[in-house]
Amino acid sequence: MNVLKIYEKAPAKINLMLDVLHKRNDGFHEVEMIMTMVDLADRLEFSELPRDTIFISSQAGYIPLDEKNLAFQAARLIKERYDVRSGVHIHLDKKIPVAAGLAGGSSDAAATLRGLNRLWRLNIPDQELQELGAELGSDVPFCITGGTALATGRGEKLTPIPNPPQCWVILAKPPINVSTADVYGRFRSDKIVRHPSAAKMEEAIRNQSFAEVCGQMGNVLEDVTLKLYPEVLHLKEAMIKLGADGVLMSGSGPTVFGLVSKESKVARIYNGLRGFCKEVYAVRMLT
Ligand SMILES: C[C@](O)(CO)[C@H](O)COP(=O)(O)OP(=O)(O)OC[C@H]1O[C@@H](n2ccc(N)nc2=O)[C@H](O)[C@@H]1O
Ligand SMILES: Nc1ncnc2c1ncn2[C@@H]1O[C@H](COP(=O)(O)OP(=O)(O)OP(=O)(O)O)[C@@H](O)[C@H]1O
Repeated sequence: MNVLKIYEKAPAKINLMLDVLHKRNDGFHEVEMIMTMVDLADRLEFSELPRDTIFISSQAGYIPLDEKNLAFQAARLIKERYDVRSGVHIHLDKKIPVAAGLAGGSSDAAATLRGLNRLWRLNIPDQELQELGAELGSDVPFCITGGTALATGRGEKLTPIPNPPQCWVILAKPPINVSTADVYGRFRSDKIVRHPSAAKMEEAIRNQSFAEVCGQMGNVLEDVTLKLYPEVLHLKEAMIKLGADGVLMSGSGPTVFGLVSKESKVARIYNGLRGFCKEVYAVRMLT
């Protein structure tokens, strides 16, 4: 019997700017972020199963393969909501570092919603997939369509904007685990001296000015994570010293990324970071 197999790519996201406006009554924070995707991706393979079950496997030994996996949760949600009685085996080829601030799990969840929509021929429009995704996590709706977007609300209200000018992105993840809930929990808006501007970042992108984009980068969550984990601050300083054009922490951290326009600089920055940080990636912006 021929088993139907389909594939989806789940790219990592970076936050070019992230501002937190205030804490809401539901415990989430109202944010303004501009997010885009980079060419560092997990690959998901979906195969039909004869039994009505969800089975997750992965080459990575360090992620949960049960109902704690966001891909499992996405599959269960779409099955329940659309009353699907078929089973699926999802194989996750993990490339995105875990708990890194790069939305690895969220992108896997989004890829699962897209993949199962195709595998089971459900014809769910993207907007409905995004609404489903919002039930799984704040970054999931953006990961459904990707591209570049302004995200507001708790991150689920999306306005697409053009892609930033193409460049290299160097990502470095220190060997620490950062809890997103903990970082938001410790955030105090009255301590923030300079808020990054979504409007100015959007304008920089619309102007396709790489220098302006670098100038408008900012993430207020750095105020929490850099104090809690000085190694993230050191990584940022090292990347600036090595010559990256714009350097920022992604999401709640701990990954730090540097934007670099000249290819000739990439190897030097990469090798300089590899001297003291094991997880370093040099990739292109996904445009
Ligand atoms: C830091 C970012 O990754 C930036 O893109 C996102 O804002 C967080 O997205 P995420 O990991 O998908 O977050 P979720 O899984 O929805 O939420 C994890 C926890 O982070 C906190 N949280 C998250 C998003 C938000 N706008 N306000 C919050 O306070 C909440 O305590 C929540 O329980
Ligand atoms: N498919 C998955 N891939 C990676 N982690 C997963 C997955 N499913 C569940 N997890 C769990 O989710 C937690 C967060 O992992 P993830 O890589 O999504 O974090 P993140 O990059 O910080 O996300 P975000 O940027 O959205 O906050 C980890 O503790 C991990 O064990």
